[in-house]
Amino acid sequence: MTSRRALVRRPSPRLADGLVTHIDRTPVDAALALRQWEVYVVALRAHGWETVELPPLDDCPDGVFVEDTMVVHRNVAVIARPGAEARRPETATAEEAVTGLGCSLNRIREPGTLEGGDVLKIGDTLYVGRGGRTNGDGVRQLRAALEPLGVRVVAVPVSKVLHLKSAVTALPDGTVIGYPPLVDDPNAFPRFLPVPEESGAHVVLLGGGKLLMAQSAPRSAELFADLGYEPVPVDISEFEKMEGCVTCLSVRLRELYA
Ligand SMILES: NC(=O)NCCC[C@H](N)C(=O)O
Repeated sequence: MTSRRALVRRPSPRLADGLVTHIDRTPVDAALALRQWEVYVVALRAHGWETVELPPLDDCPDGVFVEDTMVVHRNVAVIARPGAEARRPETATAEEAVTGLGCSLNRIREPGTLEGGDVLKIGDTLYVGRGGRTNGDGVRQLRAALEPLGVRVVAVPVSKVLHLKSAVTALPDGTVIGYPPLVDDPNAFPRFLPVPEESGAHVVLLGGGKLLMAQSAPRSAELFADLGYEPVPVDISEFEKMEGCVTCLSVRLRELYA
């Protein structure tokens, strides 16, 4: 029997000290961030996800962006080796958590780098963003770990945003969605639908056609509703200021055999 679990990590009080690369740094309200994170977690639970909280890492300002620590396919976890050195201390506790859930482990090793935010899973295809925090060795190691399990690993360019999933995610039918000015190559994907806002490109598939997405993308939400989906908006303004989005605040384990 498969379960739906989501790994999360509460934000550090030092969130404002996290990395920003493609946007200007603006003041972050850590107390508001904590409230927004709590609402995000409640939204996951309300839609049938069991949340598993990783130990807090107050000295890792970006630790809340837990998606970047791993890639999970069924019961196999590939522990990331973040391209950002400052984020490497986050992986040890993530590794312990997935081991505790019964996953077998692989690790991206030096000189490879890979962050989970660069990996978009559509069925048995993993699109991997190459160019920012993930290098060619990281892609090669991910391929070696997962292709024997029937996964196809397709590298795609990323140069305009932090991670592949900052540029594109996918609707439940596999259509890739993205805000065109930030997508390097829309033709890399079999079906591409442009959305009118940057944060409209980020959806978490909650199940049953429900899409968890940022409140800051109302026109994209309208577009998805018009396509028969049900947007579930959450305010994540404080995480957006740190270049985060709805996807990176959790690792969804959809096909874990419990
Ligand atoms: N997967 C993601 O989109 N992660 C966001 C990480 C943001 C963080 N400030 C970083 O630069 O690493």
